[in-house]
Amino acid sequence: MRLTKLRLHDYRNYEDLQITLKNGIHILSGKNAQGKTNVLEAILYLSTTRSHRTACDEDLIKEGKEAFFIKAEIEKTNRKEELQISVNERGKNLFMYKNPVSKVSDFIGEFNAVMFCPDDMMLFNASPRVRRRFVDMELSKLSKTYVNTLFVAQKLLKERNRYLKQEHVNKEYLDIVTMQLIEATMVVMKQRHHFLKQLLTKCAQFYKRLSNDGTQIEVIYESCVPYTEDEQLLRDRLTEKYEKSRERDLAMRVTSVGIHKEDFIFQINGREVATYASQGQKRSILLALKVGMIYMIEDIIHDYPVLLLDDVFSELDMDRRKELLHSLPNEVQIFISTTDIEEFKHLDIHQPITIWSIASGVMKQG
Ligand SMILES: Nc1ncnc2c1ncn2[C@@H]1O[C@H](COP(=O)(O)OP(=O)(O)OP(=O)(O)O)[C@@H](O)[C@H]1O
Repeated sequence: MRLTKLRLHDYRNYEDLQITLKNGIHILSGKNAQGKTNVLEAILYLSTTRSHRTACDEDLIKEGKEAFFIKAEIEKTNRKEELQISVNERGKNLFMYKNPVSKVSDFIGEFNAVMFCPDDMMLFNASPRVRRRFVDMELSKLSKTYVNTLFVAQKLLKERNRYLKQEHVNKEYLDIVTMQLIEATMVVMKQRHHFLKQLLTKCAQFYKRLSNDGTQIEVIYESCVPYTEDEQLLRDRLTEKYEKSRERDLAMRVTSVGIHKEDFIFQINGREVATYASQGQKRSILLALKVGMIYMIEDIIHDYPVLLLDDVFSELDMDRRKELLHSLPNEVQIFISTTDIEEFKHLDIHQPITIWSIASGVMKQG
């Protein structure tokens, strides 16, 4: 799929940007703090309905304004689509072909983008919450069931926690909420398990091209109970786990077990990436994970997502830059932000290139 038109109205430092986009590679060049990331953020926002930089949508509204909208025309293998997201102080509204979309899960996946940005480098060393967010964001692009079930599980978890804080806890009601939470947890665990397995296979294929030294990348899924394909056994394990933690949860007035506590530990040759890998290796693993995501999306929806490279291209050495651009099929539309247009010389790029210059929230071709 590719983005053919983009409009940003009162979004960040853009008043009313309206651009038409070809396929191939788009280089967004400009000095610091001019609005390059803002454009990439807006494109990703269309894919995930969330910013990768802030949890607060109001931060995205242009200073002094009360609302913003992002409008886009998408071209897919067999059709064109129009998407819009509008945000004001009352909340967010999603539109597809000008019709309102009430469920986020109906909107996510209509347009897919994969981003690689400097903050991704924190993935390995940051808290488990960051890795869960990575898995949740990426997996949401692939599975509406995941989006819906995760939403249900998070609601049930909130409900359980709210209930645990009450003065008199009705244990029967607590058991009912726990049972429902276990059912949602099972679906989330299954999806997380399969996603990580497939992503790692794709990631390893690309990593081999980057470093042909036999390095093995693995990810350990630290789930709340050992994962099994046997549904009844998984249910039994979770039931036992929740029963064991019940007294502690009642005393602490919070749920101590569940998908909100899980972690995903990345390893390189059996050692933790966080403490063992060099910065260059971490960058290569991340790049391979992102490329892996591109191929996973293509496997599932038979269309490539858009790739967004924010401030990371310059961090890759020449071999990795070439490997990345030469290994991706021409159908993949790529947006790259840079402060130095020179770094694209000598790359021998096969895809058509469009160069944009960005200054103070104005984006112009050439
Ligand atoms: N809500 C907002 N309203 C107006 N301007 C904003 C808003 N949010 C951010 N900005 C401005 O956007 C600019 C930052 O843009 P952006 O992050 O896209 O920079 P960039 O060109 O990617 O820079 P760098 O090369 O340093 O990463 C800053 O000047 C910032 O003040």
